[in-house]
Amino acid sequence: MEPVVGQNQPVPAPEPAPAQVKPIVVKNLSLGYGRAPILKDVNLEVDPGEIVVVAGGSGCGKSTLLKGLVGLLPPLQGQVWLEGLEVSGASEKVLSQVRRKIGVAFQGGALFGSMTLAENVELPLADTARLSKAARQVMVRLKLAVVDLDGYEEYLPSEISGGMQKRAGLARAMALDPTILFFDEPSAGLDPITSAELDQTILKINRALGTTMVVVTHELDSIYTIAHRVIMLDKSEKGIIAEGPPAELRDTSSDPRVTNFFHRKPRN
Ligand SMILES: Nc1ncnc2c1ncn2[C@@H]1O[C@H](COP(=O)(O)OP(=O)(O)OP(=O)(O)O)[C@@H](O)[C@H]1O
Repeated sequence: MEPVVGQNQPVPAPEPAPAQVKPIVVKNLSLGYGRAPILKDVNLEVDPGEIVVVAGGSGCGKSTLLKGLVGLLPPLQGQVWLEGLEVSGASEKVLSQVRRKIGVAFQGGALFGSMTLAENVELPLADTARLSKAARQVMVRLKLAVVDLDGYEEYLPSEISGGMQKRAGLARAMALDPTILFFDEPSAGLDPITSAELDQTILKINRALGTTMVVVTHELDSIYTIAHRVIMLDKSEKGIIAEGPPAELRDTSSDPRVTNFFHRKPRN
């Protein structure tokens, strides 16, 4: 039976209206490897379907931020939510729930060399989804087709080019149909044309599936092609010094650290 609220008992406050859940919310996040933070007090919100590029000079903490966002590096302070689930300080159970919603494409593709592309892409499915082998094979073929690797299911990573390896890594990151994809320097080591092709694959996925994306890169061509918004980190500030669409930052920023980056000017 429902408890009766007596006259002298306080009436419970109404629940606040649920705020629209943003795919990524970061509040006052500090990250580091010892006690000294590499990044301090970072705040960030990413909209559904937005492509945010994390840029900045070498060593400013781009990869560190990515590790903090995906729960690989626990925060010194602050909080991270992905699709409404708090990652920071989360239990293994919550983390595995979160991991089913996100995909991470690491530098180098991180494929297992002794497995075919199909086996590589199937790995995350075998771990978490209770699907028949036939259903898994269909999903693997679809994911490889999205990144234009249909017909390469039985190839080993060593038998395909570096650009194809990156795309296979992307197919694996997409295995569980993530709503958020994280990329760490996707075009590192690729020639400009292959890098431009990978940018087009990233855009195709974003437009077709509405996937929210966070991409760490300092490649200007990629930034202009794929970024809806750039957040620029700076090593001495240990945080974000500017954010906005790339052309806007290039043309209107009054901060020389920002304009030098976009105009490829040396520091001195
Ligand atoms: N595992 C680690 N242990 C200790 N320090 C680390 C570790 N990883 C990175 N760092 C330090 O954290 C700082 C930021 O590194 P990070 O790799 O995040 O920078 P980045 O902006 O991604 O650089 P780059 O563009 O050169 O890849 C650097 O000073 C780096 O030496």
